[in-house]
Amino acid sequence: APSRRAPKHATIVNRQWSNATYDFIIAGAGIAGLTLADRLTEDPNISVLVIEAGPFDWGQEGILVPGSYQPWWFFWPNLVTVPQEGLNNREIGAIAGQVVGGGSTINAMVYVRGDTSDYDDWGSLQEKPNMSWQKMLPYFLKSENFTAPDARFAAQNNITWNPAVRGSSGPLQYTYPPHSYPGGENWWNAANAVGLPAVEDPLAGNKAGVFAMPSVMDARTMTRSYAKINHYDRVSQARPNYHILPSNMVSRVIFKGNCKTVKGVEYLPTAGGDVVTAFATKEVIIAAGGFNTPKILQLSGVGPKPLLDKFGIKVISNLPGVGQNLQDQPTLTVPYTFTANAEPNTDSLVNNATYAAEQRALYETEKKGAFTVISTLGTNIAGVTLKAATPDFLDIISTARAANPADSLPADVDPTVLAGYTAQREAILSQYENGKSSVGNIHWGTGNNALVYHLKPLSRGSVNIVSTDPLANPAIDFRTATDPTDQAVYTALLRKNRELFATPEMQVFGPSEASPFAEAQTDEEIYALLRDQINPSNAHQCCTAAMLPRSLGGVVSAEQKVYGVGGLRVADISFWPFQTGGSPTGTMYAAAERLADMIKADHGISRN
Ligand SMILES: Cc1cc2nc3c(=O)[nH]c(=O)nc-3n(C[C@H](O)[C@H](O)[C@H](O)COP(=O)(O)OP(=O)(O)OC[C@H]3O[C@@H](n4cnc5c(N)ncnc54)[C@H](O)[C@@H]3O)c2cc1C
Repeated sequence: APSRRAPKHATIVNRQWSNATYDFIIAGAGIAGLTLADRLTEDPNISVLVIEAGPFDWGQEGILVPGSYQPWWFFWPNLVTVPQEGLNNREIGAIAGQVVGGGSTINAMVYVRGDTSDYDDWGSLQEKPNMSWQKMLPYFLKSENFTAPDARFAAQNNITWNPAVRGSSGPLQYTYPPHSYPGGENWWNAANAVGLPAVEDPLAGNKAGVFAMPSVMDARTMTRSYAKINHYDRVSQARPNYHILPSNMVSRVIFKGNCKTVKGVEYLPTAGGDVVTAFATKEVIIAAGGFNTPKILQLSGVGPKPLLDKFGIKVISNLPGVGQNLQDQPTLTVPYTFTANAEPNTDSLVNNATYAAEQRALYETEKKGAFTVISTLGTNIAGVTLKAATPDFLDIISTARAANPADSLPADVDPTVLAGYTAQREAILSQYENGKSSVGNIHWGTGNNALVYHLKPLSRGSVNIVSTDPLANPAIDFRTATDPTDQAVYTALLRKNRELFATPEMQVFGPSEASPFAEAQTDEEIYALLRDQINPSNAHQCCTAAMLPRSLGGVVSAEQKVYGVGGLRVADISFWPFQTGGSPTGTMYAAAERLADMIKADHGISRN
């Protein structure tokens, strides 16, 4: 392991911040938190304090070098679900980043936007629709800087893109790893053979089909590009108005007397210690991720009244939706054995020391080779619509439409939360029907596992506090696969993966699904397998403080202002109404850029 040397920023002492006053205080230095802090402090007259539960990373190889990926350095400790009723009551570890940069510091660097239908549908659910693909696109472009791969390499590896949807001057760097494994070409051709055509550009608002995965790394160094570098290191030397306090947890938001306007926050060292206060003259912005944002709100008296009453927390704003509507993109790892797999493949870095040493040398000298690829994945992936997954897709949809949405939620669900679920469920079922929106991804890195992801489940869970201790983790209940539609969709996706592996292109490798997958053939056997094997999370937990009208169980308005209080917004992935067909990173950077403009407009702060 790399040696632990003190990060240069760790000079901040907790006491110095006690009773300090800032214009804005941001809880959580993840993608949203740091993007906002950067944009707000562009005005030298605006002061921002970001309080972050985790430390600064110290540039360790497992964070920076894709092929040496070691995300566990900064996993949030002891996150585990309650027994999952749809998954044989398994209690399953959940993952979130606890580090400056949040998920961006440890994520798998996959960079794929959602579909046009996602942002359009988010907008159509609002009272004042101000969200759509067209409204997001300028912010995608503002947030990012795409470096094109070598033209010959791109042509050889089916890498295509549309420059009109690729940003060229933003802080987030991304490119394509200059490496491919031989088996990847067979898999690509097999995908084409089973009706998954090549996608011209997966970032253009429709990613159904097969494509090479863009990766958030700096093409100059082939190292991770993440929020700490893009939105703090890049500007911090010149910004005395931009402060980060690491290794401290916001415990709650505090309000002025009875007027329900934000006054500031209380916080304490993550390792435990005294609670102190910092004051915000303009706004407090919660950006603590899908598990911790609802926890902070609930501890602050913003949440479902019955839950707050249970813990004797004074109700500031009774919002039944806080902590409800939890969603993720469940994953299924399908193990294979091969009689003649192509080599090298994604397992070779681990299994073949000579190859690993060669590739390491190639990375050091030319910034090429297997170390430019995140070690847990390959380079190609396919987005799958429900129509592409199964000819029975209309039956699945009509069965889901015939069901009572209330049956998918706990019996004591608040009526507004149920109304919101009913509305978003119909939007998602329309996406299942349209033949364009991806409901799943399938991926084969070229090693001993394929991955099948469900991107748009109908099951909904919750995140609720279990005590008033600010250091205690909340109860995480994904309720994965409690809606029977999800089992049917997952079964179709697994069968699509099987169809792909049954093509002559893949059969040359002699693949066989390993036990217990091989034995599961009938619908009932596959359902039983899924209950035993699904991982409820891809660390994409979202939607627990949803941007929806209050009558639909919403927590924040279309401007991401928390209902019923003044001066409080939610910036992180918790604000999403439902999952996109992409991976979250791109949407989070762009959404935070968009929110920064809204906040600046509200406060008359100058805009770049
Ligand atoms: C291991 C892993 C792999 C992933 N792979 C991918 C991928 O390949 N592609 C992709 O697009 N997405 C991926 N994701 C998901 C993506 O990184 C997240 O969805 C994204 O970072 C969410 O951004 P955010 O701003 O909402 O919150 P985050 O980036 O999660 O930031 C929240 C921050 O708030 C801090 N915090 C929490 N509570 C408190 C508190 N009380 N006080 C102060 N600070 C607090 C946390 O420590 C964290 O730093 C992955 C995530 C993980 C963890």
